[in-house]
Amino acid sequence: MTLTVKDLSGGYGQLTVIQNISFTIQPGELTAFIGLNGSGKSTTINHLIGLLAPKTGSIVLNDVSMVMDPIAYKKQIAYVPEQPVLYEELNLEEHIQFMINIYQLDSAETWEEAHRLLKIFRLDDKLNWFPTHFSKGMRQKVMIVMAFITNADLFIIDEPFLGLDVIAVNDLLALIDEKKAAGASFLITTHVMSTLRAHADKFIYLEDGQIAASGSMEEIKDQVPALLIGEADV
Ligand SMILES: Nc1ncnc2c1ncn2[C@@H]1O[C@H](COP(=O)(O)OP(=O)(O)OP(=O)(O)O)[C@@H](O)[C@H]1O
Repeated sequence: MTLTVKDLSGGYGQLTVIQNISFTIQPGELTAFIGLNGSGKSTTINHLIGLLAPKTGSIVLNDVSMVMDPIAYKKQIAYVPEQPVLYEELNLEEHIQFMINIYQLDSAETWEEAHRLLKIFRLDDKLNWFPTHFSKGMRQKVMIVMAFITNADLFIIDEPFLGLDVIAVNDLLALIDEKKAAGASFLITTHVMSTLRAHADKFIYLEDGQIAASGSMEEIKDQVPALLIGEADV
């Protein structure tokens, strides 16, 4: 899969927040999306997942865009937002089934994978639990499992590490590496670069809605504040 973002400008209503954003993500590549609060990371993601329409420019994933075929485009993407979004009236089992339905996944195969992932995150005995009983970290893990059972080509994860215990962070990194090896791509935003750094192939540094630096760590490290790339401890 290849994601190609070309000259993307966008924002909310009349307000333009991001400008002239261009980048590509190749199959099996993990791109870390970094920048200070308010630099435009979530706004860019909102465009990538089709929540906002570009003011100018284009977003194409595997030769498909939102404009050409919104359903086909969205089925290629799994998104884990920073704040878990769960349905209070559905239990854990029904959340998994919901994903199987909307992504039109093979039920037996996907349930097998769901059980494996739920076990990793110690949720396998909680299939009849409702979101109200979950802790913040558990909610985050449910969102991760729901994304990782899909066969999406591109995984977009907003700040995955906050709220997860250290074992869960390690397990998530292992799952990311597994998906990467199978050819999936990742765009991950984080303020905890020390955790992600070793797993990232490429970095995009946003400043005031524009890409101020992009490339390998070697290529960007002189252009990005040291604290942002885990070069120095806070
Ligand atoms: N719904 C919205 N309506 C109007 N402006 C918004 C909205 N959401 C964000 N913004 C503005 O867009 C700019 C970029 O915000 P964005 O959330 O994309 O930043 P971010 O890089 O994701 O920040 P953070 O690291 O804090 O998550 C900010 O100036 C913000 O005030």
